[in-house]
Amino acid sequence: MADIKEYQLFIDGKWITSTSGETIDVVNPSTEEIVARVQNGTVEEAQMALEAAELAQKSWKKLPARQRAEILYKLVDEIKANADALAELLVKEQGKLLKVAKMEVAVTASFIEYACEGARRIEGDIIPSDNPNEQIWIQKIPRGVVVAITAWNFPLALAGRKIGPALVAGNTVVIKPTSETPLATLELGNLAKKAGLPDGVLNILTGPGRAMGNALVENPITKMVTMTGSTPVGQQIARNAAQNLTHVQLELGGKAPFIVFEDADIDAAVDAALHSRFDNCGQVCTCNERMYVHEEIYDTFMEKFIAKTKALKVGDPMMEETDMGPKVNASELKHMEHLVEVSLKEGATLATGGKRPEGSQFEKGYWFEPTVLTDVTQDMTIVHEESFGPILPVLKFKTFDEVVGYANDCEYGLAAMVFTNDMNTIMKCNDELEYGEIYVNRGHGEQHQGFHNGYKLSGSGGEDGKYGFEQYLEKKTFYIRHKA
Ligand SMILES: NC(=O)C1=CN([C@@H]2O[C@H](COP(=O)(O)OP(=O)(O)OC[C@H]3O[C@@H](n4cnc5c(N)ncnc54)[C@H](OP(=O)(O)O)[C@@H]3O)[C@@H](O)[C@H]2O)C=CC1
Ligand SMILES: O=C(O)[C@@H](O)[C@@H]1OC[C@H](O)[C@H]1O
Repeated sequence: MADIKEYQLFIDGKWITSTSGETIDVVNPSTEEIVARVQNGTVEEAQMALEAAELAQKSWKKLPARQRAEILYKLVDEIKANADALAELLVKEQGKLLKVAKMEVAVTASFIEYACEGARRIEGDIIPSDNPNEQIWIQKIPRGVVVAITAWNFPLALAGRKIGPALVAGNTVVIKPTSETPLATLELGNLAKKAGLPDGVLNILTGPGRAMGNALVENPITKMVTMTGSTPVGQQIARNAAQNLTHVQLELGGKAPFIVFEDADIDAAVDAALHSRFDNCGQVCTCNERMYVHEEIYDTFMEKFIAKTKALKVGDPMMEETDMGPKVNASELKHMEHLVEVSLKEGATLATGGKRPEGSQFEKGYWFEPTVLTDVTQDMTIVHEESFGPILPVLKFKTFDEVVGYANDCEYGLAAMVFTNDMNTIMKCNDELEYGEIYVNRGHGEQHQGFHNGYKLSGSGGEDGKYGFEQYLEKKTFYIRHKA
């Protein structure tokens, strides 16, 4: 077997092997083969990285923001120049389709480009005082050292989404990618060096979140934690950060409702519902997690939707014709099997899918068929528990108030999707749906200039756009009196 690459920790511009002497295997979800190994970093190495970031930030923050952006534009160039290699690494570590991995690399670059465009828009205020001969200045300043913690579904894009604004704002970063999919993020270390990022400005650590993550979050050097992941872990991070009152920004779980009203464009709604559930094997935070179809169009809609679901090609994510790859790991696959089992016990009907696909090519790997459940009722587990995978429960509804009640009957509040051509219905959905992000007559998919903001247990603070950029800035107020 070819030598398995062992990645190191990236601290203060240098690659170092952890003193733990332990490594973590990164497994290919399509084949269960080991792709590479990464360091199981120690608490001491977390301290080293934070101290390097703290020292580097003293000079990094003094650079004009435009100069910081010019260095990050060079990082963007390096990402684009290495797009194919990064995309293939994402396929190997996460199992996403090559075409989706290429999109992820492009999105990573554009997240950072968008942040760079904000370099000349870090604006404060000058406010007249009630006192004579006095002005009030409110200045926007960087927070200091930012710890970024990312999930496994779009690991590189989530890294770019955080590194971009954090560094343009004048902070420095210690990023800990998930142990499931750390490789493409680790490659950013080499690219940052080539781009001329000063040592210590970006540091990349690996190790299990409960140890390495905790150490980073609880350290007083850390002035902000930005995390994307599950709600239980986000809650733990918030608790751990509370001891230093560290600013926390959380992008967490979701259970997006997809509502198809009786006047919807059925074909458009079918296509959007399909992609918003099964893209990236259903592993997108804004995915269509539960679908409500008006009873008048239910039969017509479901005939088309089931046919298209059955036609989805599951298989090798490297192949252009593949529509869906595997789940990311064995425990996620078990979660799919468990959710189907519970749903059937609770009275749902399996309209299609529900198990590992048949065929020798699926004997290894974490494969699961695109699955649709019907005869679902609002009280069932599958309507409330996030699947974050290719399982879609479908319910009928009669009235607007009924479906909005169903949609809001949820502990999450990240995204919702609505199909209708009636402006009155659209405006009422905007008023009454308790979600931070609502897509009307299209499937999911944020834009950088928007605001990716979860209500309830879907997060706090939000990211992207000008409001997300603001998260990485602190404010300082001056009261300046001058002689009359
Ligand atoms: N709102 C959004 O934009 C998104 C939300 N998600 C959500 O993420 C989940 C799937 O991602 P997944 O990676 O499994 O999420 P997890 O919450 O399991 O892990 C997220 C990150 O947190 C780290 N971590 C775990 N425990 C701690 C801790 N105590 N302190 C600090 N860090 C810790 C993990 O490290 P390690 O894995 O190494 O232990 C990982 O890097 C889903 O619920 C999905 O909804 C996913 C993408 C986007
Ligand atoms: O995190 C997610 O699942 C989404 O926000 C996803 O991440 C990066 C892409 O731009 C988004 O679709």
